[in-house]
Amino acid sequence: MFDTALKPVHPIDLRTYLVADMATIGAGDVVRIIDEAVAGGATTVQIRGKQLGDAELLRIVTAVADRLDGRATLLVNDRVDVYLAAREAGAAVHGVHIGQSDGGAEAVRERIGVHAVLGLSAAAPEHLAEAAALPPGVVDYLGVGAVRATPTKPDAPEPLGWDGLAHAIALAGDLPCVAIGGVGPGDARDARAAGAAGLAVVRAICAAADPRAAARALREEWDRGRTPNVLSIAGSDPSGGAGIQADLKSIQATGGYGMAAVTALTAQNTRGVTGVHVPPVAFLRDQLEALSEDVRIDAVKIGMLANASVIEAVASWIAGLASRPAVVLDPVMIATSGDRLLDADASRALDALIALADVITPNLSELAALVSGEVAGSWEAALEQARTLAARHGVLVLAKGGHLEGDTAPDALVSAAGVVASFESPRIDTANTHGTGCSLSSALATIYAREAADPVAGEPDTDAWAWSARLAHEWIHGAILAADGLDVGQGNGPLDHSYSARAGLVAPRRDAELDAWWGDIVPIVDGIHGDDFVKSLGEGTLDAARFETYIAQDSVYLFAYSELLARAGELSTDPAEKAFWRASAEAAIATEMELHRSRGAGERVPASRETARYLAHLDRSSGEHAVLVAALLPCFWIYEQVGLTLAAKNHDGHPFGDWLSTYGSPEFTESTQQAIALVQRAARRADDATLARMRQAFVLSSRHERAFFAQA
Ligand SMILES: Nc1ncnc2c1ncn2[C@@H]1O[C@H](COP(=O)(O)OP(=O)(O)OP(=O)(O)O)[C@@H](O)[C@H]1O
Ligand SMILES: Cc1ncc(CO)c(N)n1
Ligand SMILES: [Mg+2]
Repeated sequence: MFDTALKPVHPIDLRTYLVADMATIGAGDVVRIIDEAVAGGATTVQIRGKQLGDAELLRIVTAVADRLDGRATLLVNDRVDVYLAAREAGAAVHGVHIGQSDGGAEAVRERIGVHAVLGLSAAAPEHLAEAAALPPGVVDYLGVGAVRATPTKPDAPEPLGWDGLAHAIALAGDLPCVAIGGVGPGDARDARAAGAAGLAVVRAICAAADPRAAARALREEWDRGRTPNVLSIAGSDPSGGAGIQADLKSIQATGGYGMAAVTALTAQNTRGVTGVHVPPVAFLRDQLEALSEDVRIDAVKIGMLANASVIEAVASWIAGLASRPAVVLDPVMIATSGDRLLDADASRALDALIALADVITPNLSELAALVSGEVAGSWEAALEQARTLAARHGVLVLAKGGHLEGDTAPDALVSAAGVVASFESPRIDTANTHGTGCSLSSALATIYAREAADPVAGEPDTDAWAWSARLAHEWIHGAILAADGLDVGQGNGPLDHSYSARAGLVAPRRDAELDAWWGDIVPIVDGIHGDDFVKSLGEGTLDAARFETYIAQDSVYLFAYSELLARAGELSTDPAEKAFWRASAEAAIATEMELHRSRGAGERVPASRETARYLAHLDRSSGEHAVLVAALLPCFWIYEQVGLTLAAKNHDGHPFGDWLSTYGSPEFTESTQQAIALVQRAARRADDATLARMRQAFVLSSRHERAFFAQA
């Protein structure tokens, strides 16, 4: 029965649309390629298998559906029967995409019912006009093209070009259109300008060496249009290094659209502040109202506030907003030069504003002032003050060690419970740090707004802030490093906000960490795929004795591995996470017992050299939660990837059929996704040294995985 829960939300997400063409992909690779593409950001996948028989296509569609499990909209090209059969079998497949010659949209809609997705290809003006004239609800979207000539459709009519596409999309009325035909990441802007809702590609992903990276490139280019709107409420620094000027530059550099409402004007240069003018506070209210009446505001960074009435105006404006943006408050009190930027009597008013903030970013002297204490002489003392402040106001505090002595410049995100994440960079020997605090807080607000637009399911907000703070810290470090290259003034000069753009760097992304780890092990994983044992296992030609040896060692491994999974559960402090590792430990030992029984319950064999070494490495990693989970991950992730390839080769009567099916199962994929998410979370909270240890443990485990397969 078709489960209406599978019905995707309309309108469907066409941003990054993969046409998985079975003439381009081999049947053995299809699940992996589609999975990678979706992991990279593909939003909709259409499986096209014109040359395949129904049974074969059905098998592929079902395997892909099981794998994706609703993470992207999944459609079948042309073959309504195959779609209906897959749906009948309970697969998470959402609809069909048909061409002009496939029996008419209305007839297909009759067959698939109202909940299914129906897409239609159209290029000629008369087809577009026909589609636009259909009753609502018959067709959900149109595939329009070819924009350019392509080898996948050599018989296609004259390509449309961008003007032709715009014209065609205009004819389609309010039906969303995805542009197809020779398009790639570089076309996002043109396609959007022509009115398209996304880009559809075949070879750009299917034939790519790295389908995940290819999908990500497409999606990122498309999403560039979803830039967060970030507002700075701060003072003006005419020298451009601090205040709203620094904020706007930082917001732009880290991927936001910058706006600024001015609280105060300073007369200032790199040597200091010579005057402050605070315009009537009513005019600040006018500025803020003008914005909130018109513009969606994703994040707010608050800087210089000058006096208590400005603070109150900002606080009441934020409190009255219909939807609360992310708020980062940089409690500016005294400039680097020593000049006061906030009246001494305004501190109390600040409390009300702090309560509305998500994160506050005091430097050492501001931190001391906010807890009415002495300026911390050590980083430990600063962290303790930050914890006190966080507890008092229920906010996160980004403590900054820029003004400490020492070889490093530490920052830490602190909650009432203590340090959430810490980031440390070598201290840069430069006097050009004017506006670092302004720039860091704006970058933090922007990166958070950008990341929060694409949240990781179930991720606590604190983790998203921790991760954003890490990226902001890395970005500011680069801007300080580049500062001496500028020549602005004779005092403490500004940072170079544009260094990242000039270097052609994309503002950093959240998933970069685990992607980089996977990048480390790609050659290792390739080696496993090419391993003789793995290949002959898939082909079913493996010698039974070799399989036996392998299974015996797998038993030995699982026995100890189960204990280590349980240990990860013990070390974890989160109940859901504990439950996951414990359940995995039980599953591992249950599998071990099953294997043992299947081998006739004889004597358990001793560990081989390879198995013993792998286990020793895991054992050595088991002292620290973050490192242990990183070390355990390859056994999920690599096994799952190898398992999927093997499962694709499974068939009735395969000599190792039962075994192959376990590792290609949706349950194992689900566990792997959870393990990845948990490690990702640990990585986001880790300090730099721990992060390095995690990555090392992960890579080393992957090498052991390879040796483990190779021993058989
Ligand atoms: N010399 C340095 N080398 C490396 N990083 C630094 C240096 N000075 C400051 N930072 C970094 O710059 C950021 C701002 O920290 P800082 O403590 O200077 O804030 P601040 O005093 O509020 O800045 P501002 O003077 O702009 O108000 C932090 O991430 C800090 O680690
Ligand atoms: C306008 C302004 N805001 C903040 C600071 C803090 O650096 C500054 N120097 N000037
Ligand atoms: Mg500051």
